[in-house]
Amino acid sequence: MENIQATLNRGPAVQAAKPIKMKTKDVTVHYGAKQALNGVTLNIPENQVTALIGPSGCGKSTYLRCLNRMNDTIDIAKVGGEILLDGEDVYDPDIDVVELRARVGMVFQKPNPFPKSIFDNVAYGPKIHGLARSKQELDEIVHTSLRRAGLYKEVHDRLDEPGTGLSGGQQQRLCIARAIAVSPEVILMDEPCSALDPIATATVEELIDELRENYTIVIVTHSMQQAARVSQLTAMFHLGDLAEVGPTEKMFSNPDDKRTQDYITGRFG
Ligand SMILES: Nc1ncnc2c1ncn2[C@@H]1O[C@H](COP(=O)(O)OP(=O)(O)OP(=O)(O)O)[C@@H](O)[C@H]1O
Repeated sequence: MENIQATLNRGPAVQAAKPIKMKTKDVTVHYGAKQALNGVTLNIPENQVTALIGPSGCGKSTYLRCLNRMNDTIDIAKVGGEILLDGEDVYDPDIDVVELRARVGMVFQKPNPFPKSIFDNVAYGPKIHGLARSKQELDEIVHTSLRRAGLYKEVHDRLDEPGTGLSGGQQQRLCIARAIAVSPEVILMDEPCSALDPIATATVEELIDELRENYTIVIVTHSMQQAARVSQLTAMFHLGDLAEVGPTEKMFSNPDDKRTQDYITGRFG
């Protein structure tokens, strides 16, 4: 096994090699009078998987939802600070939020296919965004998205059947195909495997690893093993603060912050 010093030496170089896709600075979120994020500054590197970890209620999902303005859908949520996507202010009042959410897509905890066919689940986004000029182009987008989501082989002969008839793991890959179909740049995943069995989880984790070649991924996970397996960068949240961020191998072998140390050794959370 690689010794810790070698990992430490390698970590920052790996990070420095990747450009920053999203910059977030002093991000705060209030739900009414309650402050859920206290000023989080974190850079999300391109074509990497960034894992957000930390005990329940520490603000991981709240932070994730800031990245594509999903918090806009919560009336009492108020977001402050700066969030940039390729240097562009995500919270600029002139930004088209529907377009933003196509660029920064989201996969939720529970697979949530539409009550439509497998084909229509994936075709829906490209249709509303006008991404296909013909039926042939639409077919191509749907097939490519299903292939990239590692689902095509299993469903190619039953695209007309309901998406809700698939297994949980297949449904989650269908939701990933649906997110991919609108050509996102960033994919946010909020505990995408928590409703899946270990075999389906392993399949989705392998998929996440493949997807980073083309997409920037941010994943919230409660599983340390999952964070260690799929991510290159890990951000540890605690009580609304970013406790520590660093290369995943370092975070799990030699964290600087006592809160990270306590969390990964199971002392709280
Ligand atoms: N819609 C909401 N309205 C009011 N408070 C909320 C809302 N969503 C989250 N909160 C509060 O904000 C804080 C952070 O919650 P958040 O869901 O972001 O944490 P988390 O780290 O993702 O937790 P978990 O791991 O349990 O999912 C918590 O105290 C939570 O109760």
